[in-house]
Formats: sequence, C-alpha cells, structure tokens
Amino acid sequence: SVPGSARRDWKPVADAVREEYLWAWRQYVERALGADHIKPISGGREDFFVEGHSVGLSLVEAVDTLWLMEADAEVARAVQWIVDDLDFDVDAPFQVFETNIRMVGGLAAAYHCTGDQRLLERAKDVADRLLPAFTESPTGLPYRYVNLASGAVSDPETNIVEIGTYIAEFGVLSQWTGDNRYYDLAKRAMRVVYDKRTELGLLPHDINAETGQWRNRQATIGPPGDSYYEYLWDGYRLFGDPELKQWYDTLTDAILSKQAERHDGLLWFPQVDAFTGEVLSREQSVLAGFYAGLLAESGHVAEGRAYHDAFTAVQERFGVIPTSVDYSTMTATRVDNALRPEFADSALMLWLATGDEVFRERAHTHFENMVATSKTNYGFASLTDVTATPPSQEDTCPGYWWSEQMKYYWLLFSDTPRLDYRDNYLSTEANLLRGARR
Ligand SMILES: O=C1NC[C@H](CO)[C@@H](O)[C@@H]1O
Ligand SMILES: [Ca+2]
Repeated sequence: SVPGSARRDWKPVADAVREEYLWAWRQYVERALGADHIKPISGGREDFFVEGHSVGLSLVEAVDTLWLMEADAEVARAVQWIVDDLDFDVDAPFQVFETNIRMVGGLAAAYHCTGDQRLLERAKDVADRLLPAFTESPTGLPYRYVNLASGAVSDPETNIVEIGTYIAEFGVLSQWTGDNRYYDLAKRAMRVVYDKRTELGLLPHDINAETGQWRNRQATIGPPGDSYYEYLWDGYRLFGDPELKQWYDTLTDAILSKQAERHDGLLWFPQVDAFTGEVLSREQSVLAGFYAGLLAESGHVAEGRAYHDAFTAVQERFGVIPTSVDYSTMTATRVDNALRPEFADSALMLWLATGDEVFRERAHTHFENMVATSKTNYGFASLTDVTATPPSQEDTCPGYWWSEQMKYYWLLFSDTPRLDYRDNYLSTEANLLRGARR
C-alpha cells in the first residue's frame, strides 16, 4: 500500500459525490417521485419495466446508496413511499432478470441496511411473483417474462445472463425467510447451463428454456454472458457452496486459456466460437469491464489488473468509455454510453482486493468525466455520442445510476463507518446484501 505521506485526502471528492447525489435526489423527489426514471433534461417521468406503469425503480435503487451516505431523512422518505405506494399487482409482463436484480435486490438491500421488516416483505412479495418463470419451465431454465398479477409466463428464447443471475438475491431471501425454494430454483438453473458447456469448457450465450437447446455458438464474458459467471463466484462467496466454486473455476480456467488474448500489450477477451475456439469478434462492450473486478476478487489479481489497464487505455482515449470498441483498432463501434458503471465497479473491487491507490485515481477520473458530460438541468443524462464536442445527451437517466457508480465512488472515497470494508457484498446491481454496519 502507499506510504502515509503519499496518500491523498479523498474526503473533498467524497463530499462532492454526496452533494451531486443529494442534488439529483431532490430533483427526482420534486419532479418525478415514484417514476421509474426521471427525464433529467426536461424534468419529466419515464417508465422502465412496463409502459404506463412505473414501480418507483430509481427510488428503490437509491435506498441503500442514501443509507450509506447517512442521508437518513431521505431514506425515511423513500421507505415511506415504498410502504405507502409501491404495488406489484400489475397485470403486465415484467422481465424476470431486470426485476430481480433491480427490485428484489433493491428492496433486499434496503432491508439489510435499515432492518425494516416491511422491506423484506416487499422483496419476498415481488420475488414470489417471479417464481412461475422457474416452476412453469420444463427444463428449470426460467422464461424471460412473467405477468406479476396472473403469473402467466412468456418468451423461452433466453440467454445465460437472464437464466443465471438470481442466486445472490434469491439466496439471501432463502437465508432471511428460511424458505429454500428461492436458492434451489436459482441454483438449478445455473447447473443446467453448466452441464451444457462444450468440450472446450466454454459456454455459448443464447438458449431455449423449453428445449434446452443452444441457439448460438458464440461465447462472451460481456453481455449476455457476464453476470452468469459473476453469480457463480458470488453464490460461493455469499453461501459457501463448493459446487458453485467448482463450476466457476472450471469455466474461468477455460476462459483464461481459450478466450483471452494480448493485443498491443493489453489483455482483452474476444468473442470466440464455444465449440472450436475460433475468434469471432474483437469488439469489447463497456459492460465487460466488470470482469476485471471479478477476476481480482476470485484470485486472478494479475489478470484483473491487466484487464482494468485495458479499459483505462479506452477511458484515456475517449474520456467517457463508448458502449463498445474494437480493441484491434481502438475505435468506437458504438459511440453512445448509457451512464454505464462497470469501470467504476471493477475499480472498487480491485481497490478492495489490492489497496492500490491507482484504482481510486482511475475512478476519480471516471467521476469527473461523468459529471462534466452527463450533468444537466434536473439530473444526470445518458450520452448518445461520447465522441461529439461536447458529448450529446439523451433525456433519460438509468435506474442503475442511483445504485451503482455513485455508490462505488462514495465507498472508494468516503471510508464510511456504515460499511464493513473487509466483509461485504454488492450484487451485480450494486445492491448491498452483506456488510451494512447499522
Ligand atoms: O449487471 C448489470 N448490467 C447492466 C446494467 C449496467 O450496465 C446494470 O443493470 C447491471 O450492472
Ligand atoms: Ca453488473
């Protein structure tokens, strides 16, 4: 670690993060309370899951972040809205994966931080409405959509992210309620996928939930492969399940030996044919950046550092990392960026794993560039073109902004007493499910 004298005082940066966040929260409460999204340029409201029916997504995503920032009056306001106005009895199909990581996860984190039993009840309520997607499936691979009121399921044409990103949220529900159904259904879906790995130990990413047949050949650690791998490790970390660790290690060894390559001295993870190993694409999604943190957390620190170095080169080139780049030419293949948090996610994970100040410096740049390009009238806006001067904004702010990068910056710079920095767990949506210090 850095000798005391060289260690920078990050408190002013922590104060700036908290000030920006509480300013954005005030705009949301005044103009869009209960909306899934605020429209940050116009101050309007926007639905995320179902057109015409918001379920307070940004508010639910914000609760644990507000709590970690010791904004207790704002926490109380948010909890009051959840108790009084949040209703999941909506006769419409909700995407099972997004509803889990955002709503189940957000409510579970709010309960973990506040201890308010009513929040656990709401987390269980919405999780129970998702279960038919698993129990109605002939293979155990969940359907993509479920009607929260009728339980009708739909869309078996799914992928390993939407099949395998449940065990963290479902597992703590099983732990906190004593009902193992949640854990067992989440783990079974992961096992079915793992048992279909190819001879090379790689996974394609698209699969039919009714037939169990792969629908593509490409393997990726980016979307829609990413959080399947993440949750194998997370399930082991949270619940000590040795099978999940064995599955994770087997797949990760295959990825590191067959799905990684050096280019201009930087480490990258191309898309490859899962059956032959042939490189199919050298495009890298900004979402793949989470993998640097996962590698570091799971004992592959050198590779994690090297992959974060690669994305740092992209951040240094573009200022704000484009949605995807071709790393063989370092050109943007998609110039937008929907306020994606992954670079900051893995910066926090790498800092926790190594104590190396360089990750706080990189995250500080990420924060400053985000404020400089996304801040607008009533909040922070996604960007439609990071290469424009100035970058052009879109009148929308994604729900994960309230849960992810602002929380990562706060934890990196504040040294808040509300987090156990040695033993904690943040889900793929940065929902705090372990390590709150009340
Ligand atoms: O796992 C996820 N994928 C996409 C979003 C962030 O880019 C967010 O919902 C979450 O981090
Ligand atoms: Ca994530």
